[in-house]
Amino acid sequence: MRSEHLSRREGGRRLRCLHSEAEPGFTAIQLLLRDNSCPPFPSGSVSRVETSLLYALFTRSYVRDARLNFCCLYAEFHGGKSVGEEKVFHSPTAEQVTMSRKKAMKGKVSSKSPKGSPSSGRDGGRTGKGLAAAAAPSSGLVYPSRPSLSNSGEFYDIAFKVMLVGDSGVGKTCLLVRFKDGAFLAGSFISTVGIDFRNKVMSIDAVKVKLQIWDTAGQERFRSVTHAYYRDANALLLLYDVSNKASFDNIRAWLTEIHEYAQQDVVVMLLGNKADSTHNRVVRREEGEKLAKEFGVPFMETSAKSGLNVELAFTAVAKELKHRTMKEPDEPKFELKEYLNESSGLHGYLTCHFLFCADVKKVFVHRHYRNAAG
Ligand SMILES: Nc1nc2c(ncn2[C@@H]2O[C@H](COP(=O)(O)OP(=O)(O)OP(=O)(O)O)[C@@H](O)[C@H]2O)c(=O)[nH]1
Repeated sequence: MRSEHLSRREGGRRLRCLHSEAEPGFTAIQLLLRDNSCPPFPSGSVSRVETSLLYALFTRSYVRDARLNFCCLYAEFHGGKSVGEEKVFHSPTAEQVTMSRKKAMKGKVSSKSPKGSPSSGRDGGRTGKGLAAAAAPSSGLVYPSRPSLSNSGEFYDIAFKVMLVGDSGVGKTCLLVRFKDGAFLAGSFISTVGIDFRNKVMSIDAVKVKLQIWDTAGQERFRSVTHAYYRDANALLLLYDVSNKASFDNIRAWLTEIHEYAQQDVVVMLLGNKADSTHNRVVRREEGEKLAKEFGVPFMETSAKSGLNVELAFTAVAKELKHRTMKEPDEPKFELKEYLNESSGLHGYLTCHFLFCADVKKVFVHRHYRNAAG
């Protein structure tokens, strides 16, 4: 039997996490705010996955929104209940979880640290890479009959779910933050816990396309959590780090995993991130191109630090998804090549419009091209 009692003061709040394992499968966690407004979970009601996420939340100082994540976890696995002050939704969608968080951020728990919520990414000091939402995977595409309002207050016509995957430390969170906020998160590296998402509405050919971008934890121990989210993804951005050979070598395993868990027609793009790391580079661009060509996936080198190709990667994915979905019979075919030719700063080999074919267990490339600069 193992039992741990942790307590700490953080942001003026008293938090206590009680983690005990009397027997496999049994865990009780208690997370108390100073006003004791968040009641403990009933013993035995928390699964081991939930426990590991929540426990990681606590022990890694992701406490600012710990109570809310707690509620979200509870809502997902136990049908939705009101916990403490937080009203959580029945079987919450990803949107609802974010709304729930935003409400909480306005409340007393998070008002002291409005930028510190997991859903808003890390704060400037990188003290809270608390990406540990546990919303039920939402359906992939959203086809509103009229423009819908995203939780950021922007209208959109169509929505897609994009996932960032790859080894831990390759720069997934930084890439997302660069795209969403135009900033680079420098400083000490804090691994993502679990999974979270952020939305960005882009204007693609006068259509408002909302990308719901899910940032996954690269660490092996969270793999079972992230697998559940693959099946609804419309696109996957698979990252490796050009200064980390192992992350490149693991791409084959990632593609196998994607093949196993994702939809057959999922858009996959391979990104060699940290292209700015010229001195530490161990994976040449040509190697990335070759691997991408072998698997028939688009490839680019990116840098969350400099911003190289970050906007382009997401825009290309949004355009591909939008054209696949909304192409009119008389509308000219979307040519990724032309689009990219017009874009500057492109490095690498690109293919587009490919399918994972479950029948023959291989990738079909419908068309591809090599960038003139490559
Ligand atoms: N030089 C350079 N460093 C980067 C870049 N992108 C990320 N980093 C750094 O790499 C480290 C890891 O970045 P993260 O975005 O946290 O990595 P991650 O893939 O989200 O890692 P997990 O959450 O564990 O899956 C951080 O120290 C970043 O500052 C980049 O483009 N260039």
